[in-house]
Amino acid sequence: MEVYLDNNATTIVDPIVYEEMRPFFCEKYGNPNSLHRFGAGTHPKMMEALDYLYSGINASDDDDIIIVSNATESINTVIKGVWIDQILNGNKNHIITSEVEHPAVTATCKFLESQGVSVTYLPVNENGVLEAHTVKDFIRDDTALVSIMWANNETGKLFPIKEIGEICKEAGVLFHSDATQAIGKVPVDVQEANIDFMSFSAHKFHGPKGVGALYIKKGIKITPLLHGGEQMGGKRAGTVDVASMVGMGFAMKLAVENLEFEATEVKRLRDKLEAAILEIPETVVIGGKENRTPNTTLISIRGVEGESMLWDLNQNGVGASTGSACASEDLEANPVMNAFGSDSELAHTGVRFSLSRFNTEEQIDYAIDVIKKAVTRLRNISSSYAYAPSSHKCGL
Ligand SMILES: Cc1ncc(COP(=O)(O)O)c(CN[C@@H](CS)C(=O)O)c1O
Repeated sequence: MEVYLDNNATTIVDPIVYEEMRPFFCEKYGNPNSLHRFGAGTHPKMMEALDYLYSGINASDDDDIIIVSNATESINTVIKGVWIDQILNGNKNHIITSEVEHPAVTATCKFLESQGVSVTYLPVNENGVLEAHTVKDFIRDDTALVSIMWANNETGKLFPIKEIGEICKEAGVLFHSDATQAIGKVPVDVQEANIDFMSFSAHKFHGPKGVGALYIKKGIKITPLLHGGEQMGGKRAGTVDVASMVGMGFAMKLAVENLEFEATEVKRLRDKLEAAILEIPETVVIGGKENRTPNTTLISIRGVEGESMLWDLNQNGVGASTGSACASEDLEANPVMNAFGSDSELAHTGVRFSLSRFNTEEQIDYAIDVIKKAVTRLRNISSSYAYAPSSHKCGL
């Protein structure tokens, strides 16, 4: 049996989405910017896709949603656009983000630091969540942007976006949220959250890889990352991937329709998997169980290297990860777990399981059996692990 439990890395394209995309490869293949019928033939479904995207995040008609290649491009567009407009050509020189953002945010901020920008990386609490008041404590007169993720990709922890939005609005500071791991898992309402910019990727909610979006609140201008065409009103040059845009729109429609299923059935299967793993001695959910996306659990299994666990699971058909896929190559301690203050040994033992609406009870039952056998096998061959009941307190 094969069980895919790495949906925070990427998801299967919903077959319904795939069918919506198919006509735009060999039938309606015109360039949407062409004036002839071949180009105009793409417009109805593109407009429908935009409608689904706008309603999916409760954007108002006067807001902008720019189609980009992925969340990484969306995030770079915001951070570098604000840098150009507010810092290079303005009187600001400070950006606030958090220690547990995705590298698309932290690496871009590190680049800006190399260009002389001051960046504050806010710490998270023992549960891996940023407390809204810390944003207020660090906003300065020269703060150009606050960028905080809606949900963490490794722990699933949800951040106080509404409160942070209110703080930024009151301070007159632009607020960006990376909602890549929130769309399709929890309700996302940009108007309620007082958000100025928001980023997401379609392949996180059963849409195609290689397409994402940047939400820009009405009235906000930002220098584009890409120049050289009038697509997206000049806000993102380059011919639009029509099939992917249509796919992302329809995936958003289905994601919103399935939020209740995520909150009930997907959560039930996640909780079942998690509870079974926690029956194993010296295991702990990193960040705790509260206030999370319904599909994610990051579990530390003392005495079992994360990479060894992944190899063993993979040999038995189960796909998971030790944290974000983009960091899976390096054997460094998990930065998110480090941010929690976990000890270095623990920071190498995290395994992330992230489910989707396509997982079944039978798959979870099989995965539980495989995981328990893998832990026993790996602990038995471990030179450093010896179960001592007195050390059962598996704190961070
Ligand atoms: C919060 C967050 N923000 C941005 C990205 C980047 O998405 P792209 O479509 O690759 O551009 C991701 C993708 N995180 C995957 C791959 S690293 C994970 O395994 O956690 C993310 O989780």
